[in-house]
Amino acid sequence: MLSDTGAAWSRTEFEARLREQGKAYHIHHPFNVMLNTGKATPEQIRGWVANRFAYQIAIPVKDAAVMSNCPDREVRRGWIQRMLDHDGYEIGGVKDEGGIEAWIRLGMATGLTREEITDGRHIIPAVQFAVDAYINFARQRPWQESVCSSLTELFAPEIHKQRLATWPEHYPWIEAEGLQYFRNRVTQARRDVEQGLEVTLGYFNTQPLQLRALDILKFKLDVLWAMNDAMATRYGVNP
Ligand SMILES: O=C(O)c1cc(C(=O)O)c2c(n1)C(=O)C(=O)c1cc(C(=O)O)[nH]c1-2
Repeated sequence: MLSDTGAAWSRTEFEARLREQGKAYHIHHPFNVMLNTGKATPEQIRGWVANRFAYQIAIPVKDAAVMSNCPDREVRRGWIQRMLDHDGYEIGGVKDEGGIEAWIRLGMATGLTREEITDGRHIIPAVQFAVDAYINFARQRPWQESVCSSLTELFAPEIHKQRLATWPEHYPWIEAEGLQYFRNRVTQARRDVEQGLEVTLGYFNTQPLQLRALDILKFKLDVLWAMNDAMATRYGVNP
């Protein structure tokens, strides 16, 4: 049971309050429901992938902003993994192409060319505005708030698993290797969440701060929701 007495919530209760916000996750947006129930046309899927590219390339820029505001070496040591996950790396002969490249491959598996993904020609202005709001938040706010804003990832493994479960059946025309991005993210997101929760549950330790954390998570949920609103307006939502 969640109580509301004005005192700080326990870590367990605070985490439950954060998780409760998942009801506003974009997994429930009509545009996403359409994508994951097999009702989207190839054009709508391509539109989504091409627009989400704006988010994909923003994530490591956002993470660099978090690091630039963070004086704690231990936190930075953990956080840098996120940039490697998305940008890829080649260290000591070990190479990983990274999530941005995996996303481009997803786009190519849906029939887009590399060029039309990376030059951003399909990106809707309102999607870019929403993405920029997230980057600007991370540039301007204390790093602990930015860490909290990443916690929409609490709900991300479910949406990736949903795609992996439904896309091959509904969209057999998408080459299967294209879905590798989603496979990678299921584990990466779980690890990110562990780190993000550790910081958030520790730092937001009075009720006013905990309420602030809920507001921050709401802001980030809104970023994702607004992106979907913009795509629904541009590409339509089929009944
Ligand atoms: O496909 C999705 O619905 C989705 C959502 C989110 C999210 O909840 O912010 C992320 C991702 N994917 C993702 O792949 C990812 O790497 C990621 C990083 C972050 C972040 O805020 O740092 N969110 C997300």
